[in-house]
Amino acid sequence: MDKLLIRGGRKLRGEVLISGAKNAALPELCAALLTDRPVMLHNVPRLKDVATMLKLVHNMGVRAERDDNGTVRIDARSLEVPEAPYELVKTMRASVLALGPLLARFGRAKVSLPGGCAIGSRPVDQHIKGLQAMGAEIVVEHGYMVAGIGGGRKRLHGARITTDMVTVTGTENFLMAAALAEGETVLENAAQEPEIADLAEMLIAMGAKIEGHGTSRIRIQGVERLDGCTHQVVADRIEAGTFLCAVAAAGGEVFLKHGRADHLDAVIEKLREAGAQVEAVDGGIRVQSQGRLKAQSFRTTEYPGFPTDMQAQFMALNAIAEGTSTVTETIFENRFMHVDEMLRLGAKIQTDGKVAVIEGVRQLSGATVMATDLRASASLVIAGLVADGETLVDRIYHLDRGYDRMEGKLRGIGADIERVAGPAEVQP
Ligand SMILES: CC(=O)N[C@H]1[C@@H](OP(=O)(O)OP(=O)(O)OC[C@H]2O[C@@H](n3ccc(=O)[nH]c3=O)[C@H](O)[C@@H]2O)O[C@H](CO)[C@@H](O)[C@@H]1O
Ligand SMILES: C=C(OP(=O)(O)O)C(=O)O
Repeated sequence: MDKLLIRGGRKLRGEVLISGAKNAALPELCAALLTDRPVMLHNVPRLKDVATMLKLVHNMGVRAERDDNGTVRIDARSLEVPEAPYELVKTMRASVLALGPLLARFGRAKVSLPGGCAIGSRPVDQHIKGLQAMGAEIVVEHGYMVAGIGGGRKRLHGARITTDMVTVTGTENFLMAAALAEGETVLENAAQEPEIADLAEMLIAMGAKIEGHGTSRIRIQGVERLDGCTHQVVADRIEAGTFLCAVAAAGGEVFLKHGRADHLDAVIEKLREAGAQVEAVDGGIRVQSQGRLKAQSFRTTEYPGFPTDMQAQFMALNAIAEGTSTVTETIFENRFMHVDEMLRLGAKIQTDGKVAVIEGVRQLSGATVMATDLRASASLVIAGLVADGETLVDRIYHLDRGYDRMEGKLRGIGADIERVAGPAEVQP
């Protein structure tokens, strides 16, 4: 099993290229299932989750090829089996995004319930409720959502859908299903994440009629068929935010090429308050940091608030900053798994339910730590970059799910980090 070996204490300098967003590329690969025409997606990141999604669509009989420049060509004309089996779905939450498109185009779908994930229980009740409002009949049996369309109809119909909470993949499933449904769908309480707007832009390029994406009310007029399209996946704001935190913590000056500052307002504001200099410049984001930063308290909320996907990385920064901070996680009930590992590095953190109190220490000390989920892995890498001596981050398959060649990018800006295979040990 691969691990990352980091020798801390290096400043970061230079330029790093921000890849396409995982959380946009995954729904967009599913959106390609809505049409029998070819779809070209550019700027698709090289990630394990993308590979899993490509396997999932291959398994349905879809032709999908990617080239070395990050372009994926998908042709779902040959889709024969509108099913997503457990073996593939269990490793990736986003496979639930196959449900809406398959149901809308074929009138039937069988998608495994996504497996439990380390960050919380993550039910899909809202997805099911919303699609039922559009005329779907869905039963859950033997671990699968088995879906069809009721009343002898061939197409889903429009509906007004108000979810109990804001759900990102729920909104995406409804958007894709509504694009091919009969009549108008109105999504109230819709998620406003930039990845939703990016998906909507792709659907519009395919001929969908959508208004209000990027706001909490989205209106969709269903059309009978969608065409192919060419679309560029939006830059990954969470990858950019992770590098911002890494530079802020380690010190130095880095240009994040293609980073979108306008998608990271809440994170950038906190970084500035902490004392880092962050500015939006032509074609990216420039970040500069020196000296010890000031700890910042924050709560995670839906976009445009502070993203839960940046909570762990910012906590690594708080762990070595001056002062005591409070971090409140409001989205997932079990997203402090990195805390115990940070304690092994010498951090002082106490948790009580959704709240973590972090007392900044001057120096972390390298140790062997274990990644428990995607962003927890990233936070441990940041902690390793600033820790004294060597840090070995184990179980980085979590990291590979959602970061495009992270250690290569970090090495490119001066970090001392390498991937080691097998049972490597930290040198005493
Ligand atoms: C592939 C993808 O885009 N993943 C992102 C997406 O996950 P995902 O779309 O799974 O997260 P949601 O926005 O749906 O979850 C928000 C909250 O609603 C709850 N909920 C959601 C749906 C449902 O049917 N029932 C229910 O109770 C969840 O358990 C969670 O507490 O948004 C999360 C919140 O920004 C991010 O952390 C993930 O990176
Ligand atoms: C939680 C995340 O992803 P997923 O929803 O794919 O598990 C994430 O990207 O931080």
